[in-house]
Order: sequence, then structure tokens, then C-alpha cells
Amino acid sequence: MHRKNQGRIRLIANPIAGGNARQKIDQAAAWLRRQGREVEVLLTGARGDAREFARQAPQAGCDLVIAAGGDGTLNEVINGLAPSAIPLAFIPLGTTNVFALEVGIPFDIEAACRIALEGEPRPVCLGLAGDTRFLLMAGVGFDADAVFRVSSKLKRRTGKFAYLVSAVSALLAGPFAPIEVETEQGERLRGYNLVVGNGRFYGGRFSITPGASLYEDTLEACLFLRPGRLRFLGSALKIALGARLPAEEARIFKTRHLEVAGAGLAVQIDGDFHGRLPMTIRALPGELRMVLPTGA
Ligand SMILES: Nc1ncnc2c1ncn2[C@@H]1O[C@H](COP(=O)(O)OP(=O)(O)OP(=O)(O)O)[C@@H](O)[C@H]1O
Repeated sequence: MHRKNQGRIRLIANPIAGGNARQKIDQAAAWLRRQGREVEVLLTGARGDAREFARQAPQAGCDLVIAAGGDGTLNEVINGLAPSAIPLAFIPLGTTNVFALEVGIPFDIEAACRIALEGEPRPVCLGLAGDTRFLLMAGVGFDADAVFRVSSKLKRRTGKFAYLVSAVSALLAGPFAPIEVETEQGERLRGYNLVVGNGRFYGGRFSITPGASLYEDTLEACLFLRPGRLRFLGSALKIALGARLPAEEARIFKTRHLEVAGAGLAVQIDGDFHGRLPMTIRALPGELRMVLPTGA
């Protein structure tokens, strides 16, 4: 469906995504205006702004919200907007851009803008960790600790290298504490790192939850079962090489609801530190319509 020449677009954009995104945001706004659309550009100045701009979208009378930035900005926008019937599109300007890889949104600005205007709004499932929604994944244990340790200064200067530094620092920090998981069927599991995916991809094109789908009403959990840093490194290496983890290393299962506990362990959602255990994680189907490439 071509939705050219319709109502106002609210473009919520992070000017420091991926280091410096100002020029790309101007390019996107100019292209959208050339298509005859009225575009209101709202630049974020700090954490929380994108969420607030999205929360105000229904009163602002726009018929499309476009988030432009990294996965962190997109997460804020879904939290401000959902539940809503206003379609949400995305222009990837971030450091890792997992969501764009997941659904095939191109990194070329005009191509991404074209999809925002011409793509098909589809209902997607979101995840909820505590009181906050996520689009891609929630992580508990090592990966959340690694995210917690990311230096935003280093990330701005070096991009993904900052994640490598923080991952090594989290690995060297000491033994992993146990994570207790209770499934919706009441089964109790114990593991040492947990990723709950709403999509297939993680940290790029790595796949820890290969069966997860934005369009299903379930999430997919991957609980790493073996204690010890070296064993964890072995499992991580298998994932990096694209192999499936054997059953003795990880329990992978679809779920709508998990209770997760464990000695104040860190939780990350969509790549940003979110809080600490205990936390309930669950699926929220059909809360948002996202404009995605045809066939995504
Ligand atoms: N003007 C700003 N100055 C400083 N921080 C900002 C500003 N605008 C937004 N932020 C914060 O930066 C965070 C991360 O930004 P964003 O996700 O857009 O890009 P990124 O970190 O480069 O990419 P990725 O999330 O893919 O790693 C946002 O969640 C928000 O808290």
C-alpha cells in the first residue's frame, strides 16, 4: 500500500546515535518532505526524551511515527507509544542495529525512508521485562553485566569494540551466579546466563534464539545450563560460529511467561541496562503495528 500524501509524520531521532547522526536525520527529513509529507522532527537530548516524544504522539495528530537512531532509541519509542494503532517505522542509525538486521530494513537512509512510507504495517509481539517493553531481547547474567560495563564514551569513539572490551571485563569479573527460572508450566530451571528473544538475532547476526519470531505470540528463551566461565566461552564460541547448542549446554524453549530470580543479577533489554532480578518476563502480542519491508 502506498501511503504518500497522507497526514503528519513525527520523526523521533537521536542525533548522537552511532557517534553522529545529525546529517542523516536531516537527509531523512528532507527526503520525506520531498514526498509531500509534513514532518515534525524531534531530536532527543538525553535518555527518556524519545519515550516522552512517542507518548505524546496520539495527541500530536500524526498518522505515522518514525524512530531514527539505534536499538536503544527504538526501545524508548515503543515504550512511549505502545499500545497504539499508530504505525511505527524505523531508520537505523545506531551502533549495532540488530532490529534492522532482523527485519531487513536497509542502512541507506532514503531506502529506509521509502519503506517507512510504502511498507506494510504489521502487528508485532513485544516482550515485557518488569514494567518495560522490549522488541528484541532481554538478557540476564553475563550479557547484562557486559552491557552494564559498556563505556558510552568508548562506544561513541569506537562503536562495537566497546562491547568487546566490556564482555572481556564481565568475563574476568568472577564466577557467574546461578539464575533461577520458573516457566509458565511451573517447571523450575537453573542456569548461568539467560537470553529471552523476541527475534532471532542478537548483537548482530548471532542467533541464540533462532526460533523466535516478532509475529508469534510467544518469546523464545535460551538458558545456559553449565556453570563456569570457560564452559560459557565454549558455548558462546559455538553461537559465534553459527552452531546450535546441544541440550546439555542450553535449554531452548518457547514461552509466554517466566519468573526469573537470582541474587540481584543485572538485566538488559534491547542492549541497554534495565535493572536487577527478580523480574517477570512475558509476551505482549499485538500491542503495536510496525512498518516493515514487504516479506519481513
Ligand atoms: N542527545 C543525546 N545525548 C546523549 N544521550 C542520548 C541523546 N539522545 C539519546 N541518548 C541516549 O542514547 C541511548 C542510545 O542511543 P541509540 O540506541 O539511539 O544509539 P546507539 O547507542 O549508537 O546504538 P545501539 O543502541 O544500536 O547500540 C538512548 O537510549 C538514549 O538514552
